[in-house]
Amino acid sequence: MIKVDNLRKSFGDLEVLKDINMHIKRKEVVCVIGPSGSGKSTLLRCLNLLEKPTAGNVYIEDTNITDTKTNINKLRQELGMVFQHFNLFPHMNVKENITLAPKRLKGKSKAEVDELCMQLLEKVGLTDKRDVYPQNLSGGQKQRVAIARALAMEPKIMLFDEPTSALDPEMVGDVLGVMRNLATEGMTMVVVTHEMGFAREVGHRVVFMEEGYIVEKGTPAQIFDNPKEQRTHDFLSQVL
Ligand SMILES: Nc1ncnc2c1ncn2[C@@H]1O[C@H](COP(=O)(O)OP(=O)(O)OP(=O)(O)O)[C@@H](O)[C@H]1O
Repeated sequence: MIKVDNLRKSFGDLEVLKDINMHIKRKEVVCVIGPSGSGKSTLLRCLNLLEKPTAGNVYIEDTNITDTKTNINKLRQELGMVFQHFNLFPHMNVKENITLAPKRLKGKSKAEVDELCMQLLEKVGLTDKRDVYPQNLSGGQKQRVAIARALAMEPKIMLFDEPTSALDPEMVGDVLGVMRNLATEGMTMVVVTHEMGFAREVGHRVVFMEEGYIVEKGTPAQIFDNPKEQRTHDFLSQVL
């Protein structure tokens, strides 16, 4: 479903991604872990062209998205993205935040959009917040709205960039719970995360990155219980 071939990304002289190769299958949940600055977010951002790779190719299904002819709007519709800092529109209520893009992009009727909005709010456990503005939501609620907004596009793949890092600890579980449900429903997901419990329990595969390289990838059991590389072992002993 996603194939990353010899991907490189530099910012000026700083080479942030160095020869990344990955293959993500449909319905797979891949968790990307690693120290701060190792290139995890940049990798994720290259998957939907928020960053343009310096070299290499990224295929989504059979389309090489690094091709200059890629329709970026269509690509972003297929790849829902959830950021660390929610990025909700402050002047729009929850419903407006969620329904803005599908209305614009898909031309659904108002009734269909309303129905979709309520279904999505149910999925993220926020049916009572439909008319509330972001400033009156907790961080965890904002993040769940952000997930609903991404799902409104009916994406084939969801990309999560440290979705719980900015949250108070008591909010983390609700957001991870929504993500866990999505995984159970068979959503293909790439999750950059510092939540090792989530990576171990929900991830089908775990990718450990350091200094722009994929050091090791494998099942959660392989990575967490029996890492092959000393660097993976050292990282995990620090964070666990
Ligand atoms: N737009 C940019 N311009 C210049 N340097 C950048 C840019 N984006 C990222 N970098 C640099 O690329 C490196 C990797 O950053 P990235 O955010 O991908 O790491 P990360 O593993 O996601 O880190 P964290 O866990 O702290 O979010 C860092 O050194 C960062 O400063």
